[in-house]
Amino acid sequence: MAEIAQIIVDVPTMQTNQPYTYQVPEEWQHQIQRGMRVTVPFGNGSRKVQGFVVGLDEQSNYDGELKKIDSLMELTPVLNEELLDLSKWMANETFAFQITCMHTMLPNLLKAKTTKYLKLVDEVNETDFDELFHGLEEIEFIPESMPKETVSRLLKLKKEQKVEITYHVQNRAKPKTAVGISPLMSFEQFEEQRSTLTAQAKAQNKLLSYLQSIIGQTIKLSDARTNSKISNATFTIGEQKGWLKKLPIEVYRTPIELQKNSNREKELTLNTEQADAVSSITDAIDQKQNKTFLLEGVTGSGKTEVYLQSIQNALNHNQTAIMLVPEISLTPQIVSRVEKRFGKDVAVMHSGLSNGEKYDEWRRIERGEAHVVVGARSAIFAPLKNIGLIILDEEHETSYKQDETPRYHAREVAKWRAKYHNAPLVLGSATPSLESRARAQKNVYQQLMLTHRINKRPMPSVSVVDMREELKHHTESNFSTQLLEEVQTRISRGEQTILMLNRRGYSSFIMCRDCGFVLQCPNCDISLTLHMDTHTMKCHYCGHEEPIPDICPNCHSHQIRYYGTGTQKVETELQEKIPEARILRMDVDTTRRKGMHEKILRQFGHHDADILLGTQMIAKGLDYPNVTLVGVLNADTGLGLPDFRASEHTFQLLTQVSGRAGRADKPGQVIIQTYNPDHYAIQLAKHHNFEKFFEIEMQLRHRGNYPPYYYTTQITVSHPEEKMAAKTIFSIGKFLQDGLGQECVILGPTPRSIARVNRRYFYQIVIKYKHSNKLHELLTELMQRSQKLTKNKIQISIDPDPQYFI
Ligand SMILES: Nc1ncnc2c1ncn2[C@@H]1O[C@H](COP(=O)(O)OP(=O)(O)OP(=O)(O)O)[C@@H](O)[C@H]1O
Ligand SMILES: [Zn+2]
Ligand SMILES: [Zn+2]
Repeated sequence: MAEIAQIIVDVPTMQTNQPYTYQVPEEWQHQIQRGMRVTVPFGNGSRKVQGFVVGLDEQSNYDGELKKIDSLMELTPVLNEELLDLSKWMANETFAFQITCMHTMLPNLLKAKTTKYLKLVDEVNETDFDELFHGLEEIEFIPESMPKETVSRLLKLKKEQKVEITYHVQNRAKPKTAVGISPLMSFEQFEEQRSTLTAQAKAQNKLLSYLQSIIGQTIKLSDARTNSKISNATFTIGEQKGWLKKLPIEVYRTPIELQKNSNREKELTLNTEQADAVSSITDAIDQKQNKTFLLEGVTGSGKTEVYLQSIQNALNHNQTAIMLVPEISLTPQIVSRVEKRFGKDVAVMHSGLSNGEKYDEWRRIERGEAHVVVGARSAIFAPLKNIGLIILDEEHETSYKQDETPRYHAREVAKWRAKYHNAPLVLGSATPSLESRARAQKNVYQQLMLTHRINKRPMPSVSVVDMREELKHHTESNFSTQLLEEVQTRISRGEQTILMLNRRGYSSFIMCRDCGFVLQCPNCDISLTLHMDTHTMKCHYCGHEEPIPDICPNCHSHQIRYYGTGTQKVETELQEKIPEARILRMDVDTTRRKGMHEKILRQFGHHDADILLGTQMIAKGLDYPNVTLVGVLNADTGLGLPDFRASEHTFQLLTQVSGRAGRADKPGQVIIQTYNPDHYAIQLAKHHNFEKFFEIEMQLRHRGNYPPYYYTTQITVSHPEEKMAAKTIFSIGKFLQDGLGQECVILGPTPRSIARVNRRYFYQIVIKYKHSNKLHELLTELMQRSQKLTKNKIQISIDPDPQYFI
């Protein structure tokens, strides 16, 4: 019984993490729950806003008149107790508002403008059927206009699981229906029908037996056909003879990956290292131990099998599991492996799904129909209960950090949830982040090692080609002589090659040869990038687009030329040099349409091409036995970036991409083209020596007082006028300096390296510290104050543990 509810309301520019107190209407006092979405009156007028119930009290300590909750948006909580607590923690950790965090956890469909329907899923008494449903199976649910007493009766039906709410985006995501069939006769009546058939009517005879076996059920026609091996035509005859009826049935919008793999795959026999890893993880599951493992396994060492068997062990305990993979659409192979192992028990969540599909998957998880969740970053919020294991594959990936508010890191959220459930967390990588590897060093994490490839296959041999030398011998080209020769050899042997163009810190632009003019974005301090597919120049920061000029806008010369290297240009050159090569290109341009990633990878898997040429997208997770050569066209474009993680990112990328070669019986070779052949990141990637890289990089970080020795937080201010942005960041700098004293090191303020983006100027401060409670307090205060400044067009962002510094 709750008379009073604490509610976090959603009021733009007036956010606060303090809940407001409201009166619960009498009719719902026994039924209201934490985590429900409501609408409440707010302010003086008749304005209604949304909110979440975060607390319930029996009695008011509050004198005076309280406003009443207006309506309940659903009949059940949308966030469970755990996720409510998590949202509070996350708001505090990431300097965000709790309401933003709660929204982040929900599928988009719940936030979009939708029409809600109430559907009967079980028998109800006649009074309810007539009065609430007006004799219909499904009615529109408009909670704001329903009497409170009616809603209370519906709450009761929902609790008894007799009604369901469904969401339809207006006129768009209608629930997907399929044709179903349902037998219309009793067992005896079907026998009677059989006696009327001639001996030749074998198919109809078969149909009768099949229908007898499904009496009382509705079966999807396509399933019925596969199961019974009876043709469509025969089902139609059955319909004409009155044996069965066809009717539409609702089906989940099953993501494409799931449909394809219905045959389950068996567990592999583990090697000793894998078995040791699985047994350590399983012990922790058995003992409900909240422990973090760092699974450090070289590329091709079989980390996935360790994950899968550990997940199986959690399922054996009737527990559930989450497995995160970076940007899942890029790694369809790993998703399909999980699905092949666990079938319908798997829910997939990633950005490639439509809102409807995402919602369906979310609902399957919430209802307890799926026990294993695979997904990208936001899948960490899956409403699973009783979690027994959480896994982060490629734990070093920066895409696990969200780069807009709330700026959470999935690894930290995973730690929180694993702790909540007393479950182990497994961080896996061939190239762990320095932060994680350093924690293993101090035994905060338990290190599990897979030191060699499956079946003791050798690591690929890596050669480094000095492109400065190359250029002395022939005209400018993206390909060294050695790389071209090796590609040709692969084609003649019927083997495949992966070529990567490192796009970080690199892009194609146009420059005038006469006056040096470079076409810039009118909104941002950055040059426009050439896109051949749309024949435009585009800004990668604000999206500005304009035609490719044929003459220099500055001096009107015709000597305007392309510089830099795009994947298209490389493809053209490669095709000229090796005319017989069958090339597949994978970059943002060729994968814009849904399903294209999967398609390209499938084609490559079928050996429809000799060469897969792509950007960073192709560096991770791919496991093709026929790939024996990997070429990196430009290893060092990322090294020059003004970011203390530049070497780490380069080392990780080179190791990951090299790891695609020689994963099966045939040995692999890697060719790295670079202008910095002696750089330690390149040399140690060549020798597959992560541990040595860790050692050297740690020394550098120590010397520079960088993570993992220090924590960092970045504060960015932007404004359309440079002066305002600068003034604000300086006053923030002073505010922090005064408050913090010697506790922290403050770097800056400085203009950001691309100072103007989207017509706004950016200034930043970086704070380095070891421990600081005071800093947290000051930043929370800054966050609260910052929303008042938005009126003056000032935007302030606070980014704890930023992944990039440019
Ligand atoms: N115990 C095993 N016996 C036989 N084959 C195995 C075993 N474990 C894994 N494999 C196979 O070895 C290959 C490499 O495994 P997997 O893709 O899991 O490596 P990985 O460690 O995740 O590598 P990467 O970090 O490069 O993605 C896969 O084809 C997998 O099916
Ligand atoms: Zn721009
Ligand atoms: Zn010019």
